[in-house]
Amino acid sequence: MFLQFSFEDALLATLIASIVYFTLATIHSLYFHSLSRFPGPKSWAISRIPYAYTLLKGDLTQRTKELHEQYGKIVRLAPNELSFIDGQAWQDIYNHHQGRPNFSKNPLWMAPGDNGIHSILSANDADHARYRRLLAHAFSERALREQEYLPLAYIDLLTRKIRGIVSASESHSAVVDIVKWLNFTTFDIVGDLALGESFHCLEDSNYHGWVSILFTQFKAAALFVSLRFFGLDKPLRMVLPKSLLKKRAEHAKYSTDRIHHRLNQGKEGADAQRNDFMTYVLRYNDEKGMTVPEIEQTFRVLVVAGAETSGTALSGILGNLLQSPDAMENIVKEVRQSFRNASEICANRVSNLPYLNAVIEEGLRLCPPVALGMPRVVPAGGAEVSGQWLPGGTFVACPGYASNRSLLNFPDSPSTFDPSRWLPPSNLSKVGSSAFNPFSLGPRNCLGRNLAYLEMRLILAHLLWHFEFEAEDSAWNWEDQKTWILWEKKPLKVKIRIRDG
Ligand code: HEM
Repeated sequence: MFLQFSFEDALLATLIASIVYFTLATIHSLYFHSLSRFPGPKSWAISRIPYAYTLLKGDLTQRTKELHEQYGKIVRLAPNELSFIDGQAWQDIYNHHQGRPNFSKNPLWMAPGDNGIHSILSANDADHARYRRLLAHAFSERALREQEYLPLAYIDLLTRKIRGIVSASESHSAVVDIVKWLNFTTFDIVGDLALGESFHCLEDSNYHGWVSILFTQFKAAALFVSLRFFGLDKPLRMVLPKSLLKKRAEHAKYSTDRIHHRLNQGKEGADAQRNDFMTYVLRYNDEKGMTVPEIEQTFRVLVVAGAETSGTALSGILGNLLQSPDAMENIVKEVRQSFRNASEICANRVSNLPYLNAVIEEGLRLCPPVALGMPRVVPAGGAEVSGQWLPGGTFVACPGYASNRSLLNFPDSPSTFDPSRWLPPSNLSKVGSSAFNPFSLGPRNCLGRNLAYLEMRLILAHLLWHFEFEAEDSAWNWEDQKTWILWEKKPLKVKIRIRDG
């Protein structure tokens, strides 16, 4: 005799099985999972959904900070993910470990390009070491000295353009969105260094098409990462409108074409005097170096990693200066007393201005361009992070924004813009400095750190030497912005006058 099941019976059985499964999974996640001892919201501990939804909304940076304020230095952000904000965790997760494997990049975040090739950001450790050895030549002290003329030329163009706008106004002052102009400058500089030609944003007083759709790409990347947690990214790709995929391919093609154009010009480039990134890569590349597709993928990333980040840092620094009259007065005084002419402002000399450098550190602290935790995976066999033993495969990260604004690291008004905390006699405490890593640390730290400092110092010094700035929008607030991988910056309206004398 066969038992007869109706459709309703099957549905009921499936429902009951699902409820039992989710109840058991929830109990396991909350009480028996290897991460169940760590604090965090229960809804986040039992499911990846709250994390993915917050990432999609662009709120993960702020939410992670709030969760650390509520739960302390370690927070469980998902069933298999922990977030840390103490200096020891930064060391444990990102630095080299003698005789032990490094924490690898999280593959859910680090997909290869559409051609299947990885850039320096996403390559595995062995490939990464090969890429990095070659690229290091393009970021050495010597290369930086030889390249300084390029940022200086664009900074000169920036000041001439702003001077032109101000001079054209009858009131001898003009209101501009300075975020745009800072971004124009950093994209033109890095475009020229990486692709052999600038984006001409400054010249055109407008974003180049390639740059203007970049943020759509970050949002798309956040969407893909959120779906990848549930294995749904591939189905989405299949149903994406063809027009979107075409736009994406065109975007990649523009940079690929530029890179090939530059490669064809050889070491010296178009003018035999050029010292851009490709000069060094072509000078030192050999069979242990990088292939052309690897160069394509990595040079595209260089533009994004180099330009968007520096533009963000400068926007955050200037925005905070505009709201801190004392700090603005101090930095303007230092810059103007140090240089009689703008032509004297060079990399060597700006690196020795203590207040300027303190302002930059403080800006990077409050507005770190890489604000989310850089996702890593605990190596097989497990490892200790911040004194806690974690099983292999656990997802971990240290979010810069939450670390830099935590009372645990900066007990003295962590959300206040106060450059003096970096200067004697206060100087930063050991706790604060070990948790402050805007360029990350270890083998995969920022390769462009010195170039970034050079650009930030030179751009700020030149702007403050030439112009007087006044906030137009007193409601400007960095915290109101969202992040989709990187910050989506709001306009920052400033009134600019040419300085007297
Ligand atoms: C204020 C500006 C900048 C900040 C805050 C910054 C921050 C960072 C951080 C945190 C990382 C590590 C990412 C990770 O582990 O996933 C990184 C990597 C990187 N950055 Fe920067 N960056 C800045 C500017 C630049 C510039 C100007 C360049 C070059 C044009 C650059 C090139 C790179 C490269 C190539 C990597 C990958 C390094 C590797 O994996 O070996 N960055 N950056």
